[in-house]
Amino acid sequence: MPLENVPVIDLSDYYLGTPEGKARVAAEIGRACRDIGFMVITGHGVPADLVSDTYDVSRRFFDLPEPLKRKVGQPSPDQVRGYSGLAEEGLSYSLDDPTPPDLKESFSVGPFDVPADDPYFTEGVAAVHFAPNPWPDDDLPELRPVWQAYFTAQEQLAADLMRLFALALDLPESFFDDKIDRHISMFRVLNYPSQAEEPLPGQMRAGAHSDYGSLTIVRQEDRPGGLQVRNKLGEWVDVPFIPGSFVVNIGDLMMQWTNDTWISTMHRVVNPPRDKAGDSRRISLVFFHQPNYDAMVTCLDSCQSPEHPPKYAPVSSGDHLYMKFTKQTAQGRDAA
Ligand SMILES: O=C(O)CCC(=O)C(=O)O
Ligand SMILES: [Fe+2]
Repeated sequence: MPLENVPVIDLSDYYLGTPEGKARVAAEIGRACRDIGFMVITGHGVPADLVSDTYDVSRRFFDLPEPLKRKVGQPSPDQVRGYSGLAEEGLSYSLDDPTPPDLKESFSVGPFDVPADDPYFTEGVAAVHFAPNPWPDDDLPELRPVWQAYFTAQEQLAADLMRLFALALDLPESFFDDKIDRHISMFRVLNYPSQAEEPLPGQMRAGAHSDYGSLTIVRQEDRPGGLQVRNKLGEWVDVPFIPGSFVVNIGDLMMQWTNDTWISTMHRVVNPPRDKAGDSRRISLVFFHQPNYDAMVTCLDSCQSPEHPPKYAPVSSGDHLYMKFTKQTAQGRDAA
């Protein structure tokens, strides 16, 4: 019987470091990735203070007057950086049946402190993946150091999860290490405001979509109108809220890497019920992990056999991401 709900997995045994402990956690993760593509993790070691500081400073950012937020607006459509305003994008645009734009605003940053004298980070296709970040240093100087510390903690957690993924896939624990050591991940904070007015038909906080990359780590708040996942039976199920936990899901790249053995699951953020909508603001902290732009996504040995040959041609992480974004933008233009 596949899991129909999102399981809660305690990582503590992995961090104990014994082979048995690691294998136990890896087995649970493997099952979650095969069955539902989502899990809630506890025992992850990310300090609670760092999370609450990130929430505090993020809330203050979204409370700034609109013109100040626009000062750090998205620099160009091909760079996912900076501030994007309410209902300016729709996650369901990447599907064939897009809905009206999402009732959220966001602020996104990519890798920082990138070496300026190393062509790997600056030349050719690298330039877009390592685009500079606009920071609100004039109006909210506290944000940058806190966000950078959060990004660094998430990068470490993602690396640990990739090690667990390797074990779950019968690969050496370090298999992914050199494929993610110059990753092109993105940290994005989402502000879903209270909804004084009723949304348009079909409009949501975040329309149904799957994520693009290797894995996503979400810190969510326990507020009306939250995250739902579509299970293998086609039912939308709520992701449980466990204080202090993170929600982790795999993205399309990981699904492709595993020859569709693991699933990148559709999810969405629903609107609050009308009687609670007036006080339903929700902020989530989302870390989209994406391997090095030149890491090749080639069907893993443990995910193929003569009966199950590779379904996809090898593709680099950077090209895979680029193709996902162009689809999203093109659909968005058609829908607008
Ligand atoms: O806000 C959330 O809980 C999840 C958002 C999400 O799925 C996304 O931005 O990809
Ligand atoms: Fe998502």
